[in-house]
Amino acid sequence: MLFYWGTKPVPHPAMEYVQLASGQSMPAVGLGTWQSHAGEVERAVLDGLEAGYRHFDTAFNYGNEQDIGRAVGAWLDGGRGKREDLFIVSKLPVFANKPELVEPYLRKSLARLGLQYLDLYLIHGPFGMLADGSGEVLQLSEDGCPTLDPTTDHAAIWKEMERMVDLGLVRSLGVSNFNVDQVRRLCKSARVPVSVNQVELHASLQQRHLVDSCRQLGVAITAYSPLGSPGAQSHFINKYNYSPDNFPDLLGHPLVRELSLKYHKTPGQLLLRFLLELKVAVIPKSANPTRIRENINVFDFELAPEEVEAMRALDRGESGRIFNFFFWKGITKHPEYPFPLPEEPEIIK
Ligand SMILES: NC(=O)C1=CN([C@@H]2O[C@H](COP(=O)(O)OP(=O)(O)OC[C@H]3O[C@@H](n4cnc5c(N)ncnc54)[C@H](OP(=O)(O)O)[C@@H]3O)[C@@H](O)[C@H]2O)C=CC1
Ligand SMILES: O=C1CO[C@H](CO)[C@@H](O)[C@@H]1O
Repeated sequence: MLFYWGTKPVPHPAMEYVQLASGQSMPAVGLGTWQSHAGEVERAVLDGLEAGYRHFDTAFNYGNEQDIGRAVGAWLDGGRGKREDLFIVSKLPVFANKPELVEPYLRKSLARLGLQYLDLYLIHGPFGMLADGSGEVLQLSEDGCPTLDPTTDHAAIWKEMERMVDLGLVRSLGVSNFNVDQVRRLCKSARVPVSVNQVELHASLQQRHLVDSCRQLGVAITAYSPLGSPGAQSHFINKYNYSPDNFPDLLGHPLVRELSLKYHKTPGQLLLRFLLELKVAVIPKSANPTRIRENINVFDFELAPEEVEAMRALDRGESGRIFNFFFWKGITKHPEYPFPLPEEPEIIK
């Protein structure tokens, strides 16, 4: 059995850890950085390090690796800790989902972060698309359609990711936004194990089948958008015209509020603790110093089994999903689009 859940005395005194199939330990609470912009993310990472975070999640397409690298570099140079104390995650962008692009994009991420190696490198999404001429962003038509690359071959990309491990450029490998079939298929051909599947997971989208199946395969789950991503909600509503009616208000949910009052915790802490009880890692994003500290101080209380059950009832299944990627028009036509399609696909107004 590859999966364990335990405690270690450093760095946050009560941090919980996930044992990965690779043999590495991943801190169960990490700092998310999507929408943490230049000018704020450097401070956020430093605040996170001071608060006891050692796990940081970024991606090529968040555009902030350089700023994160500056913060980490300053912390290391200042003698505050050692590289091996950190767990740094980045992701191969969906527009580089081709074997020959793995090494160049990994090297770009490393150069931006100023690191010799990553702790975990994820295939950001199971579907491949084309980049624009700059190679920095997705190629989009005027009406927002990406150019899909239907030839995406996970096993071939993975082989190249394994070579990156052999080269010492990354310690553990994983995927993101993969469904059970895709994870299972990849596990069959993988020489270096699939350590993590990073997926949208919060009280409104609990994905029990995915979590249980991945655990059986020895693949740990990292929950992204663990608070229900208020940031993504406003971004999708404003930029992509999503209907607000489809989004959960987890932080304002009466049960979340009731339980948080009972434990003298905030709704955010309650939502994170609920996910930790399910033995999944969480990577809440915050650029606010108070909330950064708040989100890691979730180890001094536990939910009773009946409270976990009550929280289970908040699961809205597929209708709780925020990241369906419909903002990339035509994405569902990609042969590796991972999610079940709703009967009425038109959830964008
Ligand atoms: N692999 C993938 O495809 C994806 C990965 N991710 C990763 O997961 C991370 C987390 O997901 P994300 O979508 O950002 O959503 P989260 O659920 O982490 O929500 C972040 C939002 O909640 C606010 N917030 C943070 N803490 C609290 C709190 N305690 N109480 C109230 N509000 C709070 C933040 O604002 P403020 O900063 O002002 O505190 C921000 O607006 C990302 O940052 C990214 O690293 C996310 C999406 C997709
Ligand atoms: O991590 C992510 C954050 O949101 C992006 C969309 O705007 C996605 O690229 C991605 O899945």
